Amino acid sequence: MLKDLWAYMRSKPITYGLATLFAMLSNLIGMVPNRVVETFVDTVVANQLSNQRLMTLMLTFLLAIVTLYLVDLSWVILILGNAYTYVKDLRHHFFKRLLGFRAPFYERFRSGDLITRLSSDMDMVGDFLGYGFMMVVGDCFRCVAVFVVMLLLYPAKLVLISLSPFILFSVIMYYVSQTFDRLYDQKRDAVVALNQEVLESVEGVRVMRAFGQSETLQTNFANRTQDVVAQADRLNPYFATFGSVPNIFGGLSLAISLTYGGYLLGQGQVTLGQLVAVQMYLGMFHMSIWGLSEIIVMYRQAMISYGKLTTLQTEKGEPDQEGNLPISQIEQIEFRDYSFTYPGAKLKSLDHISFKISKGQTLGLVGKTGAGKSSLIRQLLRQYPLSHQGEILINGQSIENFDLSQYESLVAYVPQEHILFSKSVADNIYFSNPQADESSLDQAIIAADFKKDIVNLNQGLDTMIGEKGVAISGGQKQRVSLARAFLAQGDLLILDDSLSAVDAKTESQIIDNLKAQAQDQIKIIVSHRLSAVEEADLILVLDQGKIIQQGSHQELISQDGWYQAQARRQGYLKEVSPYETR
Ligand SMILES: Nc1ncnc2c1ncn2[C@@H]1O[C@H](COP(=O)(O)OP(=O)(O)OP(=O)(O)O)[C@@H](O)[C@H]1O
Repeated sequence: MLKDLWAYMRSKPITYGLATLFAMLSNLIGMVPNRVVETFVDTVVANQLSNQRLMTLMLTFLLAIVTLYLVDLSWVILILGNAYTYVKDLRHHFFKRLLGFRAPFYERFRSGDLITRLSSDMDMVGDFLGYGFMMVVGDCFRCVAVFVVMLLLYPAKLVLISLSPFILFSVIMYYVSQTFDRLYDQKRDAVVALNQEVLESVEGVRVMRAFGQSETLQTNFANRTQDVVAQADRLNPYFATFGSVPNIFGGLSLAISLTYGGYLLGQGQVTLGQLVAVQMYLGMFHMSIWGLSEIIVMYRQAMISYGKLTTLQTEKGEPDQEGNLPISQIEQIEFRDYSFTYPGAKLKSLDHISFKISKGQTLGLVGKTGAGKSSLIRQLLRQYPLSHQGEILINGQSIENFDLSQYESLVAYVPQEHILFSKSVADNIYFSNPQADESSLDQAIIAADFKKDIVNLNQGLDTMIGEKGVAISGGQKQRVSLARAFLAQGDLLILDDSLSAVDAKTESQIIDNLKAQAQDQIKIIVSHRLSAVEEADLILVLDQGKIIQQGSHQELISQDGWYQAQARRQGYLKEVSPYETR
């Protein structure tokens, strides 16, 4: 962390150079009042205090503290302002990385963990850069400056003996901070678990209520908060140690200096003014040590937080080989003997899949639940690393050769679970194509058969839909997601079981609209209802990752097999197939 922060500070030489200069200046000016008091005391003891002398001393004192205030204000504003900018840049950087990560990453990192990393962990690093820099530069310089000035102005033996308790203090702090790291890490984990609990509870609150599990929810939450308290309780003595131990050693140092200084005063080796001034310098030294012990705490916390951010930095997010071949349209998709196994899984989810589909055609994907339909889609969406067992070709070239973001911009996708944002209905639809005009928006809404619903929304298209679209029905959410995909006008439209929440009439209306509107598109429709794929040019029936049947609706319906059995269940056929009885 220190190396990275140092590199950052070096990239802003003027800011940090000026701040360091001002910090040094501040510490030097901060010693002027001590010198004034020393002179004052010695002048009083020598009975030489005239009004003019008193006025000069007081004016010097006042000037010193006003200048000190102005200098401190300048460098503190400079440093803190810069720390906020640093955290802002860090957030942008990691947010961009998060957007680049694929599904396996999100399966490993929980949302609560990521929120903690992007919020409190980053703040902690920013605090260290801001307050930490202030303390390190200010307190370190003050320690050294006070030590040197004391050695120059006062008897070395008095200075060294007075400061000796701080050596023991450093040793104790070193050992205490070792345990602190471990406990702080545990407390952070407890906070992550609490964040996760809150997220899941808010998302699942309706399900929990429906199952009468509100109390369980409360108990879980209470347990998580109790964990945080327990971890904090274990950590508090260490915080207290960092805060109070410097006071003990500071007090010890003062006591030693008074005792030994009193002895030297009796011997005539120091003046009373010098003895008073030494106490004031020791006070400054003590303040610096106290500040430095605070900075140790902050440093330890920032180190742990930075470690968490570094993990995100070293995580491999992008698909294995990001190609750079430009792509402006998708004309053909081909799976050539392609197999895929999820990372860590034993069984193949796609097993020797081969098919080809071209511009203007529709592919239907059907099959039992867990057959591999969504897995096939996820491969096309590049959500998982390619297996390299077989090939996926786009326009005759391996999919991994293409520039990913260009390829993605040609794909319009409606996932199984509709994700809507806390924005208006219109904004949710415009999301896929913010430049689209109103007439395109209208067409997309008509195609998704959502027009008739708008009148029922209290503010029409401007109706805000809460997190995950709580204010509208499941079928409406699905059609908002569809309209969003239609507005994207991509070359490839993928509907992953996206018509499940609409009735049969609406479904057939949407399918007709689709056919009429985007004739050049390649469409892939995953569905449990055969009516959604009935008019597809090619239908694949999947089972355990394999294609067990393929053809058009008419071909499949006349073949003995899963499709025919489904057709009968869904009212297409009357007679019983032998497949159904197996
Ligand atoms: N992220 C994952 N990690 C490991 N295995 C997975 C993952 N996602 C799916 N699978 C497995 O891959 C197989 C195919 O799942 P997939 O989601 O593709 O089925 P599906 O045909 O879309 O099912 P459904 O119709 O229920 O949506 C299943 O055995 C499933 O358990």
